[in-house]
Amino acid sequence: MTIRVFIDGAVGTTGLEIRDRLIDRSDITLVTLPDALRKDAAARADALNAADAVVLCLPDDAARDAVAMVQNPTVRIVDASTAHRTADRWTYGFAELEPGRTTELASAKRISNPGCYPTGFLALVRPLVRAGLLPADRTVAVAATSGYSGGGKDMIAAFEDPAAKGATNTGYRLYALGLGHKHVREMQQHGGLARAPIFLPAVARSYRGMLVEVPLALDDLAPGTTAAHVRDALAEAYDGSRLVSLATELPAVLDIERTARTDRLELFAYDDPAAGQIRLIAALDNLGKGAAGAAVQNLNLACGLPETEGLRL
Ligand SMILES: NC(=O)C1=CN([C@@H]2O[C@H](COP(=O)(O)OP(=O)(O)OC[C@H]3O[C@@H](n4cnc5c(N)ncnc54)[C@H](OP(=O)(O)O)[C@@H]3O)[C@@H](O)[C@H]2O)C=CC1
Ligand SMILES: CC(=O)N[C@@H](CCC(=O)OP(=O)(O)O)C(=O)O
Repeated sequence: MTIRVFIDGAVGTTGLEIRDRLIDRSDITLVTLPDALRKDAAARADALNAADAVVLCLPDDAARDAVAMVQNPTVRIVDASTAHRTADRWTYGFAELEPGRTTELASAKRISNPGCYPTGFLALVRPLVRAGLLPADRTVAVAATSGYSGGGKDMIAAFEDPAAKGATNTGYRLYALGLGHKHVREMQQHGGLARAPIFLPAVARSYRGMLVEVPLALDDLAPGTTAAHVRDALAEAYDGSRLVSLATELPAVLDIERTARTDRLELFAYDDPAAGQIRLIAALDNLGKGAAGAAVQNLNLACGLPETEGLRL
């Protein structure tokens, strides 16, 4: 027997990526709606309730509407949008983030897929907070650059089509300059931080890929903390993971495309012992572990399928 999976929003940027990872699988029957019906409320309600599992690849409001349409109590929902990432009664779908999370996901009916930037940030910061190396009351800065597919089809058009709304020739752009960004609350809550991180996002003229950086001064960490303690905490947190790893060799440069087209999340801990400074970096694909890869991983876990089936290792 196969698992029936409906992708709501299957022709969007994230939806297409998830479809690519599921289409050839023999353990899954993929359900999508024809173009004429993909926004039809009745057709969506039928598909949402007939599925074993649904993946929502929609803007936030449409994702909330879809959740409200689900009446069948057996349906598992993986929501790729921001709508439920800090909501009660939803399991945050970052399997590697906390001990026991994989087990929780296996019985979860409502799973919120993490944001792309929070995936990099939390992978670096959460193990340090949990180990008591980074005091929870610190204000942490996080600078990050995304490939332009991170903004969905409208941003892709703006970077690729001179006639599109907001068309741009830029190679690199800072945004969210007023500091508020929809990911800040998610980063604070799941990081276990008392204060909101200072988030400095940017977008580059590269289709996919992401680098997320967290600079730390040893002076700001728990007394006696060294770079070796930080590395040990990160290595231990992801020991045995097939998707998340701490690099044992530190390249001289890191390109934004480093893990593009994979679902891997690579972590790096550079340091300058003389200055007492650490530069933590996460490299991921915004459409991989930052979206579709994590969604498929969550789907696998929730449906009792092998965790990394269909993923790009
Ligand atoms: N792009 C990325 O890197 C990441 C995206 N996400 C999240 O995934 C979600 C989807 O993003 P993304 O794929 O980039 O966005 P896109 O804009 O590329 O795709 C969204 C899709 O949803 C469709 N849609 C909109 N409203 C409805 C509706 N009421 N009913 C059915 N379909 C609808 C759109 O159709 P139409 O174009 O016809 O309106 C479009 O096909 C967002 O919530 C985003 O935050 C998460 C992590 C990373
Ligand atoms: C480059 C770019 O614009 N990125 C988006 C974030 C990606 C996204 O919408 O995804 P999630 O919130 O679901 O992770 C932004 O900053 O709003």
